[in-house]
Amino acid sequence: MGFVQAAVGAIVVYFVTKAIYNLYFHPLSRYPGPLLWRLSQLPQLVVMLQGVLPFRIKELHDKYGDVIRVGPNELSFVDSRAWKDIYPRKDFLRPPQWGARPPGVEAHNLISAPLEIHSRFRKALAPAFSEKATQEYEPTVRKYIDKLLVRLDETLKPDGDGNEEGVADIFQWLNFTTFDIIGDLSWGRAFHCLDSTKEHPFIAVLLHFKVALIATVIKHFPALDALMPYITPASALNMLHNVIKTGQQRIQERKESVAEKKDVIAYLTQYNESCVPEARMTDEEIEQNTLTIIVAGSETLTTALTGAFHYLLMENEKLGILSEEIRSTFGSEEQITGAKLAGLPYLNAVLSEALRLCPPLPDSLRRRVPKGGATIAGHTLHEGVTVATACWSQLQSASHFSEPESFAPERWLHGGPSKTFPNHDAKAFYPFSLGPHGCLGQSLAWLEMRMILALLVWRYDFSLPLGSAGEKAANGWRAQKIYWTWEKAPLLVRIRRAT
Ligand code: HEM
Repeated sequence: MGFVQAAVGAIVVYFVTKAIYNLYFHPLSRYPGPLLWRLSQLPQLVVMLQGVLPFRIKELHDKYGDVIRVGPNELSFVDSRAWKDIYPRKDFLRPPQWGARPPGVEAHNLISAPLEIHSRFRKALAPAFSEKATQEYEPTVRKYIDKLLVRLDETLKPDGDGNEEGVADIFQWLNFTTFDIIGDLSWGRAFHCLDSTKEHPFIAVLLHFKVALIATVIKHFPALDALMPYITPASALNMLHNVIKTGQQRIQERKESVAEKKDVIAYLTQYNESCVPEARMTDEEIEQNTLTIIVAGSETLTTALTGAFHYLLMENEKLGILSEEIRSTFGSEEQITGAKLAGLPYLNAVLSEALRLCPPLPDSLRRRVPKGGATIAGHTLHEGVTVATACWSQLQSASHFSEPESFAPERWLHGGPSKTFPNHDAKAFYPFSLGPHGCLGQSLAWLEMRMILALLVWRYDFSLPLGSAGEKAANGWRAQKIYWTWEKAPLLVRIRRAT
């Protein structure tokens, strides 16, 4: 037998033995799931690259039950007890394949950091994302919403009936606004999308989730991963390094300037000056983490707000209730503040429902069971198993939420189950996750969502443009692909100044 035949034989024996082990002897062998997914991680990764993984995982939960095996060493849960069993524990880290650093970068970011570095980062960043800091950011948030309103006013033209109206892609305008806000708060300077009415070229680079997904897939195969520096196109690396370099420059300029307002850099500088040297964040760590914050704190909000518009436009009556609540609470635009909006029941219900139907992160939140093993939703598991709550499946499950596909802000008004919505499992609703790896920017997210939606609805009457384009756009939320987050289509809206 020649060398090649022997090598092929050895490979075949290896894979057959591994398949038999995975199917019959692996500690997770008793859990149900599709045959190929139990044999290999590949089917899950392929479905992920097709942009339909959360939808497919939901189908699998519907078929196989609440706890299923979606990889040889991975379990997916729709049982809501899994949230409290997994995420409050800081030793449940993201599996390394799911949290990478950009190529060539030494410093960690919050997503890639090992336990101790992650704790140090969270401690340093906590003051910058506290309730108090969020209140201090409100004038900055308002400044960009005011710019948005000016831009939307410019789209209005006389319609012949003595009114003014316009048509705009609200998805794009929301994206400009959220990026400008987070750019200003994190790098001391907006991306000037609202001023230039153009998407800043960096945004496309930062939102290249498909490329990030490919990198994640490659990370599952160590031999391929080792080749990454050689196979990544130089043009892609150059674009990324250009963004990183600009971030460095902006942070440097921001540090050297006299800040007129509080922002993330002001808080980090204050923290670094007050703590022992080992606890500080280095310059490179600040650069990497502000980049993470820019990505995490922009397009997530665009998704939630675009989603809210999708559904409100489809359900005029609910848009009417929201407008009435906002317009009857305030006497003028100037009176609208974050603190007052926090107390508006229907506004908050609309946003919760948007987070349920259009969750900015619909994919599973994977974690690795730490040393010593753990019990998740009553299942005792050994160290090293990947576990995750299947976010989309939970939010779309009729046993957690009655009429799960309906847009029903009313379900949130009772604080629990009601006659119309008997199934309402608040323990399955963590759109920001929880615990030490949960969303850092949750307070800021609520402030921005409330302010942007309320100020838009205060000033304008929105409807779908006449003709099929508008209806098609609003109907199609679920037809969009998911590459970690939704690949959002433009959403054309008809706008009139409210009378
Ligand atoms: C509606 C808007 C938002 C939603 C639904 C959301 C949701 C989430 C979720 C589910 C996670 C956990 C991800 C995981 O476990 O892998 C997360 C993490 C994170 N979010 Fe948000 N987020 C939003 C807005 C924001 C904003 C405005 C910021 C910052 C300005 C932000 C910053 C972060 C950061 C830095 C992390 C990583 C935290 C860590 O690993 O320690 N997010 N977010």
